[in-house]
Amino acid sequence: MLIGIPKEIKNHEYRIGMTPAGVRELIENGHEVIVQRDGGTSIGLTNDQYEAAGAKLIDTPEEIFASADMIIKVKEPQPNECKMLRPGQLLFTYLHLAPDPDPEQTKLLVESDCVAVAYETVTDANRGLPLLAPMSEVAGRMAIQAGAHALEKAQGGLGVLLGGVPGVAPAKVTVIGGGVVGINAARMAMGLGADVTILDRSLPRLKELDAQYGPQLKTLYSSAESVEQEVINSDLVVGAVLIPGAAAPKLVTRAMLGKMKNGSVLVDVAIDQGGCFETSKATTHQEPTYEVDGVVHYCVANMPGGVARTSTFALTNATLPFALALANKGYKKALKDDAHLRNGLNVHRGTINFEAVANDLGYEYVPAEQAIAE
Ligand SMILES: NC(=O)C1=CN([C@@H]2O[C@H](COP(=O)(O)OP(=O)(O)OC[C@H]3O[C@@H](n4cnc5c(N)ncnc54)[C@H](O)[C@@H]3O)[C@@H](O)[C@H]2O)C=CC1
Ligand SMILES: CC(=O)C(=O)O
Ligand SMILES: [Mg+2]
Repeated sequence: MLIGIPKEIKNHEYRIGMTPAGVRELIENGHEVIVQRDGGTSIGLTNDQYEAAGAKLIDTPEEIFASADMIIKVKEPQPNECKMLRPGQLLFTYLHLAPDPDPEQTKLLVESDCVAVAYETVTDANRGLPLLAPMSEVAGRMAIQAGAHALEKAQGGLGVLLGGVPGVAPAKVTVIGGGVVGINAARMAMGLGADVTILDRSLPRLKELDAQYGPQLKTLYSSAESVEQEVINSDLVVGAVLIPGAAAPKLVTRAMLGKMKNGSVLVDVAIDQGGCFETSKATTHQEPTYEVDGVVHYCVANMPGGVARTSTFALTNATLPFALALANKGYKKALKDDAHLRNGLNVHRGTINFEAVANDLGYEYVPAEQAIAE
């Protein structure tokens, strides 16, 4: 199969769909890979590295879309990328057609007659989302790095070092939500020596975290009362809740901010689902923080983009086995053999195969099994 990897064109997107090591695996499995020249240069993945891995460098996205059997990307195709997709061409990338509907992209994908498998709806045996998890791991870990920076005096923070020093107590860090983001944040905070509490409303999850991390990690059942008590006594609060398919609940209210120390910090990772603090509004890497009632807010909606090199490696590690299955078997057999990969099928030859997208945007829903049956 001829596999094409174009340079990402979304504003400030520096990741690329595959590392040189991933490209080499595809080639060792008998495929040809074409990569857009300078697609990874800005994150230190050089043209020479791609060529050494066996890829052929191509100057324009037009040439890649015109010839590849499968396109591997990172972000949802932008309108002029959608227009380059060809009938039957396989697209493997984040699409995000639900839960926040994207009628324009959906229409263009349907019109293109392509076959689009979305990273974010591929599932695993533990009811997880294995191609979303690496970005949650990145964001969770980064939340502590960002929070620690924001706590510095020059950034508007209280001037607190997370780990303290001998003779000075560590900072108090509260993480609301104990899923992938939450535990990665908690691990980083514990690693820096902070005093860490994690809240979740799933008792099985709290039991799991308690068993894994022991007394160094305090666990608390999440309620309005426990959230308020923890938040008002914290130096750093990380919002990491998710209710699948719904907007994040506003767990930290504006009234609570007045009871927090001036210069304490809120990092709302859940901002991409609307945020779990009442006072959150999305920010960018260029201007990541703002202040409300003396409390510093960090609400960057695309945190993994800030560490695009690490994120590219993490994404390739997760997508490569699925990309290999699609390329080695052809998409129909790969999707028939693996129900979890099949859950990734969103658009097939003009039909919508993800129920929430069909319902949200008024398309007929054609289940994936039916779409790939013949
Ligand atoms: N800003 C960014 O760049 C990024 C944001 N995210 C977002 O981070 C959020 C968390 O993602 P994951 O950790 O992967 O989800 P997850 O599903 O692994 O974990 C969410 C956790 O929240 C818990 N939860 C739900 N309601 C709660 C409540 N009222 N109180 C306490 N806990 C509650 C759930 O029980 C679950 O354990 C999502 O909104 C996700 O979209 C993820 C990656 C990057
Ligand atoms: C999850 C996603 O859309 C991203 O990492 O960009
Ligand atoms: Mg205050």
